[in-house]
Amino acid sequence: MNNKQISIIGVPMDLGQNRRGVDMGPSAIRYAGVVERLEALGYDVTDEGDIIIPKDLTTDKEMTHLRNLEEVIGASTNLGNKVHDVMENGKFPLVLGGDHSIAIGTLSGLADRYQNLGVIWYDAHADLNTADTSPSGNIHGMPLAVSIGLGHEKLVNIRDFAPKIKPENVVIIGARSVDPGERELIKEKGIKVFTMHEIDKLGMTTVMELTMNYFKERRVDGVHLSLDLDGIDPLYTPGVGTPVPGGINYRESHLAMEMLYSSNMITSAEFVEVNPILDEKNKTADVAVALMGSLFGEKLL
Ligand SMILES: NC(=[NH2+])NCCC[C@H](N)C(=O)O
Ligand SMILES: [Mn+2]
Ligand SMILES: [Mn+2]
Repeated sequence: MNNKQISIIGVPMDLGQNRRGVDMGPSAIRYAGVVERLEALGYDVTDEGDIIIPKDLTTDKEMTHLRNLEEVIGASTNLGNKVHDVMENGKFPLVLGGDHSIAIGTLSGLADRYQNLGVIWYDAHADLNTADTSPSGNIHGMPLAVSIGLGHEKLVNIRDFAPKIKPENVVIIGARSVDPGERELIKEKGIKVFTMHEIDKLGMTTVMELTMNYFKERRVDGVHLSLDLDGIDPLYTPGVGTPVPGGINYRESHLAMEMLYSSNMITSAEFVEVNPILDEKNKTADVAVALMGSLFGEKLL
């Protein structure tokens, strides 16, 4: 990692889905020792505290299929502004979730700085739904669609511009639960996806090499890692709201992070969907922090 200064931003958000507790994710990750872990690797770490999640006090709510739309818009705007400020100060933004709807805010801030940003979406899901295709109305199933400019116009235009990223700069890794509308969108937009099938068949080493070569060919000017803890098999990360069996295993995930560290490509990261209420003795937050260790250069020997 070229940047030795890291700013941690907590986002206590649980309104992008319907299982409470994921708002405590940032606390659980801090409790698992994120600051100490990164400091031990020689980084200068600033904990910026938590983003404010506004309460929607409007009485005549817009009738949409999108759960807690106004709160998600407010929080995303606050987070986008914060990510922008952290980058202005020359620091590496490390965002702690919170449900995956927060990626809307993170990417809105990153887009100020990167015109051709690459995005790794490490996830069991594609998060490419819109209000029309969503089976749940949960905005945490929509952030990738929103960021490429598809979905409710208020979400798409957070911080007053759109789109935030290009669909051809996205690589999804670990997908194994994709809705019909998402499948169509992946085909239509030509989004690169390494499902569990490719990971099984090629192995994680090849998948990561192909991912990094893809970004080189695309001449990206930065790479954001958006890591949903449900990308990993629920055996290792049970504390997530939408677990899907048959996921990426613990060592494969470390290998992926170690390869990203060696590539020197990653310019920002977020770790999302840690829900301590659904967890076993903070296991999921512990895995998140261990993976951050590898992402930032921890070695076994
Ligand atoms: N970030 C996540 N965990 N997303 C889960 C999404 C699940 C499902 N595809 C939905 O739209 O509701
Ligand atoms: Mn997911
Ligand atoms: Mn997700």
